Amino acid sequence: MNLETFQKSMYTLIVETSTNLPKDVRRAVKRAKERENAGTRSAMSLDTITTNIKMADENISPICQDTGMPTFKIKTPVGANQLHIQKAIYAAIEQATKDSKLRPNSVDSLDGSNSGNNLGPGTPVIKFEQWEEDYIDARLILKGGGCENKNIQYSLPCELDGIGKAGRDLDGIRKCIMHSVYQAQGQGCSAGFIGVGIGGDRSSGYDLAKAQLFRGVDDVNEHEDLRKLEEYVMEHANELGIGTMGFGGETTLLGCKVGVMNRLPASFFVSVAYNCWAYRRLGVAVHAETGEISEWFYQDGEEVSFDTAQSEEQEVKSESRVVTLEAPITEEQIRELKVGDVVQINGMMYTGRDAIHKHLSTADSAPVDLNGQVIYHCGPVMMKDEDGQWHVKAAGPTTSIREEPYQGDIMKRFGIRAVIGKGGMGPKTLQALGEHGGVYLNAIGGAAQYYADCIKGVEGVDLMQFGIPEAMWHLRVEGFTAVVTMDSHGNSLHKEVDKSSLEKLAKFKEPVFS
Ligand SMILES: O=C(O)C[C@H](O)C(=O)O
Ligand code: SF4
Repeated sequence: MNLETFQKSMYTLIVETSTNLPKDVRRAVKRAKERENAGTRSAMSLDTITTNIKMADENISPICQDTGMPTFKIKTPVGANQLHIQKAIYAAIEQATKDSKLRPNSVDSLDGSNSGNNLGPGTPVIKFEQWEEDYIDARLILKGGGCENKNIQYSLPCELDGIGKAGRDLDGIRKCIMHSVYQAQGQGCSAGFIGVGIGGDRSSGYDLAKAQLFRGVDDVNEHEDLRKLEEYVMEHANELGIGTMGFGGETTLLGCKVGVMNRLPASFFVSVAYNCWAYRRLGVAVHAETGEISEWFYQDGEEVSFDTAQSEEQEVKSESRVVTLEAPITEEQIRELKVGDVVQINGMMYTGRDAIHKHLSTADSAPVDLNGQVIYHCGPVMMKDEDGQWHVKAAGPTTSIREEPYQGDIMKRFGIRAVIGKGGMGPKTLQALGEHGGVYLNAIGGAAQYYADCIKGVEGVDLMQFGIPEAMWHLRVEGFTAVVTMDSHGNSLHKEVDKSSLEKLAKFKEPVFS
């Protein structure tokens, strides 16, 4: 095979997957948009999401800043050299990372160092299979870390919050799937897609679940029971009312695909792989001799364009109060904010995610004076130009709940007034917001191009030893928009949506498939 051409084909596959959402996914997002009432928080979020999808396409830049775990599924004709194929994929991954199409995302689990090129033990994942065809089938999924954290594996029988006992039968499986959607809330950037694996052992069960994510969104299960199960979940999961980003709303789930395999007599696993709306997976057929792409998968049907006229109309109809803030922010300004307000930030904000929070929790001082400042839970994709100036290529929020053990203390100790992230935070942070006078702002997860566009300059960076996603970037922004979802008066939209969706989950307790 012509390896140089094959490497180029893999590079194209990687760049397209990272920047161009497949048509089947676009159609699902479009359907969700049509269901949502104009002016609601969910409708406005979907608007941001579709604007972001378009921007990523036009800028040829990552849809979401989180490259996730690049996972390839490759089928090769008998006799193809898989070692050569692997080497070409590694080189293509390295090049795409250099070109800022992927964020350096491979981190040493013990010392926290970032390999910088997306290569390292276990990264990327490449799964080979042989087949009798004469061409190569190469598929790629970039599944982000936030939604990966919302995967869940059930061992039946079990007792589930809200929905009760799940036994070792189809109805027990149904309950697990409904529960999996509930437990993800908005943290995996809902509305999401789920792949479900029934049976296997703990690892093959998850593999089967993830394999379902390679099915087309519109495909129909050939297995009669599983088809009914998929249809049931698609019909009812949206009744949980979790909505886009967990803001409440009509659409919580965009796709559900279920696979089954045998199990051991003692084990009965139901494994669920949750994928965010930024469902980046594509595939190509590659000629085994020339290495050229001959066909793209998941791209059938007409172009799916998103109507921008509608977004302006929705903005007008929105009843949210819009407040503009510029740091340093006073306690008084923060105490005026209530859940539901829309905040537009101008001026400076500082990124801080896992490594920074751990660092600040024991540090005597912060690299910059954070009094009255805004912290953004974000690990951006960055590019340095020839003059040594940094540019933001993608910069959406990361899941905030991971900072729950640290956030409240850090806000109080350093005088931080606002944190921006996604998915909300827990009771400890809510209490600290009340005591100190702080606010939690929810940005739209995955909208990495939309937010990168609000960033007008990179004024500095600290703690680069933590790697690009984990460093503290000093960002100057204009019109950075987020919604107050936790305020200093004890209100949390996340707490409310969790409570109401748990109540709704209880409605699905009665047997359906018995
Ligand atoms: O790592 C990130 O930037 C985001 C992550 O995928 C998340 O959803 O929290
Ligand atoms: S930030 Fe959201 S959209 Fe991006 S990878 Fe994480 S879960 Fe997916």
